[in-house]
Amino acid sequence: MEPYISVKNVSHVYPNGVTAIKEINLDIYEGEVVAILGSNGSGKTTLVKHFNGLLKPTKGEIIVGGLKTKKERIAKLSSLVGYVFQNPNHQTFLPTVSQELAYGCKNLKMAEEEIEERVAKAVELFEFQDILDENPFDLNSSQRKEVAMASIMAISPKVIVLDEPTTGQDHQGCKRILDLVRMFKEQGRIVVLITHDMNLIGELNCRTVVMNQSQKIADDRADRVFANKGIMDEAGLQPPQITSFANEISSLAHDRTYLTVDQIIDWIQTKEDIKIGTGS
Ligand SMILES: Nc1ncnc2c1ncn2[C@@H]1O[C@H](COP(=O)(O)OP(=O)(O)OP(=O)(O)O)[C@@H](O)[C@H]1O
Repeated sequence: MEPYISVKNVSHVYPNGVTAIKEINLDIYEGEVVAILGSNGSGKTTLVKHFNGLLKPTKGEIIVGGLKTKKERIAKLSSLVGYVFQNPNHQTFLPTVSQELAYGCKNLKMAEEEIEERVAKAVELFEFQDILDENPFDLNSSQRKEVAMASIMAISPKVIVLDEPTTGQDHQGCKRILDLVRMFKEQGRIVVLITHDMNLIGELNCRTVVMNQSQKIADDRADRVFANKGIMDEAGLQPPQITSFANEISSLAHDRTYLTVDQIIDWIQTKEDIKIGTGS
């Protein structure tokens, strides 16, 4: 199978001379969820902004859906790669939620009927029925973020980039994001997550790319990355708390990495002398 996104030996140097990413190679296939991890300034955003042509490589090349990004217009690439920014204020600017939801589709010059259908689907998915006439800036930050996400999803891009999707979200919001990521994957799309939320990555146990000082230093499934102390220390990362906790329990099987509370509960249930949910 051909990769949908192919990053070939890509470096990016900003006009001020900062080399933000250095000789990155990365192939991403349909149906993959890829988390990009790394400390602040390691180059995650710079890398991902190349996928929809917001940035062009200084060296190397990127191919998305068979198109060389260097030669394509951002408008064309935006129909393939939707980018949901970390801060919804950078993405929402119209006076009502319904206008906001239709904006991306209108920009891509879709037919009115098609736009209506797509917006209706987004409204249903995000349960926006009661807020369609509200100004996005009157909503709470969690809802505003969902509006930004829904307007990108209405475009129905093959790739969706979510930059820190769970930041500022309440528990329900985080759960909804997890469900949306899974739904996107099932639809054969690609989800690229830039996140510091280790619990989210643990729940997904997805492919995880680790950036450090402009370079890619790991590319493996999350449980294997979290178990690699050398990589985690080098990148200044901590696994989910539940993984650290599991690592401290010597009687747990140590041939695997525990990523979620449910996995620990499953283990506890195999122990006859420990009871769960009895309060004793
Ligand atoms: N527009 C810009 N002009 C100059 N340098 C930049 C620009 N944007 C980012 N950089 C620099 O490029 C490097 C990588 O930044 P980038 O934002 O890609 O990292 P990041 O891993 O996404 O960080 P964060 O987690 O803080 O968002 C940093 O040294 C940053 O200061």
